Amino acid sequence: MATKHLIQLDDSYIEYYRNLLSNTQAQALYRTLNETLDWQQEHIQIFGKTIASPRLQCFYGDLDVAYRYSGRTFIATPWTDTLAKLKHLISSQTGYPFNGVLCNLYRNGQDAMGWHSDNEPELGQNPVIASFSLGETRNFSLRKTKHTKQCLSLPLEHNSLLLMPEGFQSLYQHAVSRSKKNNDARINLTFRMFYN
Ligand SMILES: O=C(O)CCC(=O)C(=O)O
Ligand SMILES: [Fe+2]
Repeated sequence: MATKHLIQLDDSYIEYYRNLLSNTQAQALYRTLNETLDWQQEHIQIFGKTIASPRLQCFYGDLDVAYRYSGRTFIATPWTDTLAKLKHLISSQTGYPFNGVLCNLYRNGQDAMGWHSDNEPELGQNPVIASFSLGETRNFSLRKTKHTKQCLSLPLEHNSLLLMPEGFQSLYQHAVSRSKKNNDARINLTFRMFYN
């Protein structure tokens, strides 16, 4: 059974659920997602240069769901059975609907995600994002928007779910920084609602 923890922040909060699935289910799911999702190496433009994104990615969702970021448009691949089931579970656990999921594979401790808010227009005024993690534990860092000082670092464990509520994206930025440890791979799935 999942255990829910409320993490209070200055002017928002996050919900953190541990053990969303049984150990056996989580192990099997990690293997299935690792082996069957269509992991891609994307490239991003930074200061006019094209560089390989420091992780693998793919995007699944309802028909016609599209996501524009880093100057590119990604069209959702139809849900796999496994992802559709997980989406239903996460919707019933959190009480929110989702129509797409952005999947990230951090191959090792060198893979990362820089500071950002998930505030693209197609996510609507007040996005609610549910972020499910499998595999290696990595630290999820938080800071207030327009500040440089980190205010929280939360280890996101295997088989955990983090919910970023309404209002959170405009007040806070988040990141998964590089780790000095020789980390194993980690899969993170961010379930979102798109208004295309
Ligand atoms: O990997 C994570 O925990 C965060 C992923 C994330 O922030 C994103 O996909 O926007
Ligand atoms: Fe994010």
